[in-house]
Amino acid sequence: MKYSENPDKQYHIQVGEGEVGKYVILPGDPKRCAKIAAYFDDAKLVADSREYVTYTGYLDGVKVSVTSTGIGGPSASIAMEELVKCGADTFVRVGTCGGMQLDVKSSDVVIASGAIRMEGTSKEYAPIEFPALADIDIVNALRSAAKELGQTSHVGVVQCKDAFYGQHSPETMPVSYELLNKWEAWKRLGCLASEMESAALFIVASTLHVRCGSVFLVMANQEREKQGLDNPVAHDTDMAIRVAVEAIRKLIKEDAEK
Ligand SMILES: O=P(O)(O)O[C@H]1O[C@H](CO)[C@@H](O)[C@H]1O
Ligand SMILES: O=c1cc[nH]c(=O)[nH]1
Repeated sequence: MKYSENPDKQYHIQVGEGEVGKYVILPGDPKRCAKIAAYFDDAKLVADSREYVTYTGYLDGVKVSVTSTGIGGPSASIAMEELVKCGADTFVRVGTCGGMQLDVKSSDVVIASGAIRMEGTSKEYAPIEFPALADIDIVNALRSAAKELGQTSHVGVVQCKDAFYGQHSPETMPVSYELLNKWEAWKRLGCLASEMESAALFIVASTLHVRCGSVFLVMANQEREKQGLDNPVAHDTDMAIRVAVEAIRKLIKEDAEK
């Protein structure tokens, strides 16, 4: 990319070709990267640029990486575009989300089968009629990893948006009429949870013909709160990280057998 001072490195992530594995875990928070890299063998910090922190190491002898995306579709799409240029083709986002259905509780994990495109980035890639779908092999690998780890998981559609506070304080927004009505529709359609990056990542993955899936820690559930149900806030992302790491081990094995 012509903006990069070092022509061998991608402009935003400051990573070069071959410095990441084919398999990349994508957390939003840069501080989650070291925690994820701790599960790799021989992990090394590759780059720390803007919101993008990258480590590369090994799982079962295969090169794997973790790169943070920052918050929202714009920065997540940049991370995926530049990682693909460096040689990556399989992505697992590990994030946090807010539950929407009453049985999606704090500390559960949600695995996205698809994402509602209520954000801007994916619309600059694909017409809105095109669905944001997770890769089916990644969904299956995440689901069996969660089961093997004894972790309660829910598989289904998640909602993506650009405004975190549009989710949490919709009534304060000038467009409250739209936010509240759509939220009600997503709930009636069985949407499991709300987060911010998967729709953009799934659509960029379709555009670039690479694979992407997502797993999230449920931090809390505002619908349970509204009903006066038990709703503690969970912050520990370790189980979602372990589910992602085990899923990548499964994909590595499956890919080797193909
Ligand atoms: O915990 P991460 O991966 O950042 O994910 C969620 O948390 C952020 C909002 O607090 C958004 O990025 C949302 O998608
Ligand atoms: O409620 C939540 C929690 C995490 N991330 C979100 O986007 N929403």
